[in-house]
Amino acid sequence: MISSWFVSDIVRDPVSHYDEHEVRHVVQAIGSSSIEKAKSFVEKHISSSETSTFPPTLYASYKEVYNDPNVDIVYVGTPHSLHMQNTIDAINAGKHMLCEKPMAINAKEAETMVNSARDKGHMIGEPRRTLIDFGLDMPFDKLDPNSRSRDPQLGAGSLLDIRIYSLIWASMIFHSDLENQGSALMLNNGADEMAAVAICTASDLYKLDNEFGRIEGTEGSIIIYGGAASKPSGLILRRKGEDPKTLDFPVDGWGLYNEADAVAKNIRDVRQENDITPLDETLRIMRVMGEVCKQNGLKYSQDQ
Ligand SMILES: NC(=O)C1=CN([C@@H]2O[C@H](COP(=O)(O)OP(=O)(O)OC[C@H]3O[C@@H](n4cnc5c(N)ncnc54)[C@H](OP(=O)(O)O)[C@@H]3O)[C@@H](O)[C@H]2O)C=CC1
Ligand SMILES: O=C1OC[C@@H](O)[C@H](O)[C@H]1O
Repeated sequence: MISSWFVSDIVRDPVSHYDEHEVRHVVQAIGSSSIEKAKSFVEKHISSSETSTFPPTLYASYKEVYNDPNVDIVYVGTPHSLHMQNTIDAINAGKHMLCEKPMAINAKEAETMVNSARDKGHMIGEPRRTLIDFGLDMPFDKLDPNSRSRDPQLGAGSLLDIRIYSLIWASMIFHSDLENQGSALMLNNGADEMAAVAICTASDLYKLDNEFGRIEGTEGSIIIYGGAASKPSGLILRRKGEDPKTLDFPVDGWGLYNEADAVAKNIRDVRQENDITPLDETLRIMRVMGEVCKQNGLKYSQDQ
């Protein structure tokens, strides 16, 4: 799913969003489980005017993408349990990396990835455009048990899938107070359908229309609305004693070009990691999520 949003976003003219003149992205190659799937992916998600100028090379394996000398950077949009392997394989083949959230299943895997990226001098990023109570309307009983959103073997559960967003927001606001919070997970067949960490909650069970997030403070509250935690498009700001204010930030496409633009500039400027979301911050969030799992007896096979 997300890879289709990503490619359709990055082939948009960068000038159309934020008047971005500094970068231009080309989808040089697609790696998939089959050529047929790769072909249909390109047909559906990249315009023919783009493919006639820059036809992507299609591969029936990910490895061939890593070994393609025309590829500068690899984007990983696979289920959580594959992020570490895919990333390390690409780094070993000499590629820059942009890996989907969560970077890995646990902090140990994420550390291995970061060490590998730092050793090889390559940059590794984790796309997170949004950064305390987040909800989705994806009750487990309605999901395909084999999907990556439901199967613990693929890293399913609200902690890794959306808790990460609320932790990032919480981290931005309460930086030093994030560790050592009390937490609770509501487990359903080996994965957490709801996750609460003292200062923030996230749930796969409830979401009110297009409002997915709420931050409460002493002086008021902020409601965050939009398609999902990954695509916020506005805020309702309520200050004590004042009328609510709505601030709209419409997003062109899916907004995924932001991370693509950021990594392109990092590569151009020979920066190994992003200033706004440094790797140590990603590792910190992974460790906090690991602590929540430990407090609640949630173990992925990768934790054994
Ligand atoms: N930032 C954001 O806005 C969002 C981020 N995400 C993140 O993106 C990542 C991918 O999510 P999503 O796109 O929903 O994933 P999907 O379930 O749609 O899987 C993506 C692709 O992974 C490949 N794949 C490789 N191995 C497996 C396997 N064992 N089971 C299923 N698929 C496999 C398949 O491609 P193929 O057969 O072609 O190789 C599949 O089409 C996750 O990390 C998720 O958290 C998801 C949604 C939004
Ligand atoms: O924003 C999102 O919404 C749906 C989730 O499954 C996804 O992984 C997440 O990033």
